[in-house]
Amino acid sequence: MNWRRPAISIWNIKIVGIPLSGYNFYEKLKSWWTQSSLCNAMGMIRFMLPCLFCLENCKERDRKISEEQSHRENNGDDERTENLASQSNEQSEQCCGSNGICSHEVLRDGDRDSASKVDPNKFARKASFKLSWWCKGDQSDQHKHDIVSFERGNITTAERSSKQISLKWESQPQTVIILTKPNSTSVRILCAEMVRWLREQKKLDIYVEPHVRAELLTESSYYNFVHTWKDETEIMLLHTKVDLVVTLGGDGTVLWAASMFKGPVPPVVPFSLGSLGFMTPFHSERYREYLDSILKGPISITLRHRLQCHVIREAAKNEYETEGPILVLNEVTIDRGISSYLTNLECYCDNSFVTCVQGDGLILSTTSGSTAYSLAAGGSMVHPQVPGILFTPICPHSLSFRPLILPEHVTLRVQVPFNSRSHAWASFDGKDRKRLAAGDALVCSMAPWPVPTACQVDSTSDFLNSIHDGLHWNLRKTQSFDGPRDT
Ligand SMILES: NC(=O)c1ccc[n+]([C@@H]2O[C@H](COP(=O)([O-])OP(=O)(O)OC[C@H]3O[C@@H](n4cnc5c(N)ncnc54)[C@H](O)[C@@H]3O)[C@@H](O)[C@H]2O)c1
Ligand SMILES: Nc1ncnc2c1ncn2[C@@H]1O[C@H](COP(=O)(O)OP(=O)(O)OP(=O)(O)O)[C@@H](O)[C@H]1O
Repeated sequence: MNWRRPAISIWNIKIVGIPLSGYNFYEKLKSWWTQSSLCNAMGMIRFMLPCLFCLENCKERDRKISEEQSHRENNGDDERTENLASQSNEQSEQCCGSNGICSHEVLRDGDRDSASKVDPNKFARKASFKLSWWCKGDQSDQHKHDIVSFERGNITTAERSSKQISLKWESQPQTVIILTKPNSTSVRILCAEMVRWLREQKKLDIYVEPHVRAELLTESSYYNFVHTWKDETEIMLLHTKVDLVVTLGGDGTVLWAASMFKGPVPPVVPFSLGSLGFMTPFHSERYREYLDSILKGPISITLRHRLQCHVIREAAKNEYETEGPILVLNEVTIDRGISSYLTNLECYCDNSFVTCVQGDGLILSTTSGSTAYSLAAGGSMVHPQVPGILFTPICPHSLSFRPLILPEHVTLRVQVPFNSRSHAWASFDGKDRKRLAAGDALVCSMAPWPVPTACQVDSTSDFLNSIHDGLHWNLRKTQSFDGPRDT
């Protein structure tokens, strides 16, 4: 007789009702597989993954059959069980195919020779690429979707493995835009050198800002091939032409680059030419080596979420009508500006009242911005790949106003009440100050267009390196061995 796990509610996750024999076999195989040194061998991956996924499927089938059996024990319904078993075998074959891989559960992009399927005419101007999840220690692209399913009341989530997003070019990148920190001699020299190298060695089309093109041309008429744009309309179309954005400067230049793209953003390669650099992991001295490997791909990518902000004027009749959304990569700050009074900001999260900010102001930050102003105001540092919104007060005049981190899907509304003593001021990534009068509000939610930045190593290593190098985070001399000890 098969022993079953108890179906108590707290345990009712994923494994209820699976006959122990089948379950144990599956678990043993899985644990042998995880511990096996062969786990990394590609041949074994090809062999084992289909087996594991097939076993997942068989486990579900077993569960259905055993549920049906217990039902039959109660009802004496033999025929239906047989039908179910044969149905389930058929389904399994349809669903898993001959190799046992369930197409609705598994991302199979990695197996395809996608480059061969690309129509070269279709991608004449803009290089196509694909993003896929990259699990730690496993270079194959074959992974389960990140899903939560509610099958028959049992809750399951996808495996919790460390995932790195990887970008693979499906056709060769052809156009690069180089954005530079202004008024810097070292940046100007590097820019001219890089433009020449990208043109001569990589045969790329290059865009720069109008004033940079003018600077290059005063140096030499050689740079005549460099493209630029004339007006806002052309800037709005840049994302359709540009394969890669290179920034030469500090974090401010990355913010500047992000602000140029009001919609989708091409992958950004940030070279460090500033004093700090939390988002600029590439050393400019080795630009040839880095760009060479980035143009070949694959690239590890951090998808940095942005916030979209709308200022809603009390005077405007319809919401969102007067001012378009402003996208921020770091944060939107609502503060007291030049006023010497405390702010009085009413905050709502999806229409629920959160709190009233009485102090110097409030920062609504992305996780990328968590190491910037929000950090200075006492907020946590958060890995940039975490999709949350930080709610950080600035000098609150209360003892218990701790910073919050809210989920990515919420909409926040910060309202200046009619009885406020003064105006408030909103600024976006430290720029574009806008006055908020009594009755005005700022509405903020996660934008659908993240900023993909190339990693030097991977998202986590780059983040940890940036807080170690930039902030000397938790740097302390190690205590000597020579001293008191537990006996
Ligand atoms: N008290 C503060 O810490 C404070 C005050 C105002 C603005 N700021 C930050 O400055 C940002 C604007 O940067 P800027 O370069 O245009 O102005 P800036 O030239 O005044 O530089 C501000 C500093 O913030 C750093 N910085 C920017 N983004 C960062 C990030 N994501 N993580 C860690 N550090 C970061 C920059 O490297 C720079 O050293 C704003 O978005 C805001 O976050 C911080
Ligand atoms: N292409 C650009 N056009 C106009 N302003 C820019 C451009 N690139 C950067 N900036 C602005 O110049 C300022 C300084 O840039 P950035 O932070 O990159 O250099 P930095 O101050 O030397 O770096 P760090 O802050 O690390 O010392 C920022 O406020 C940024 O918004």
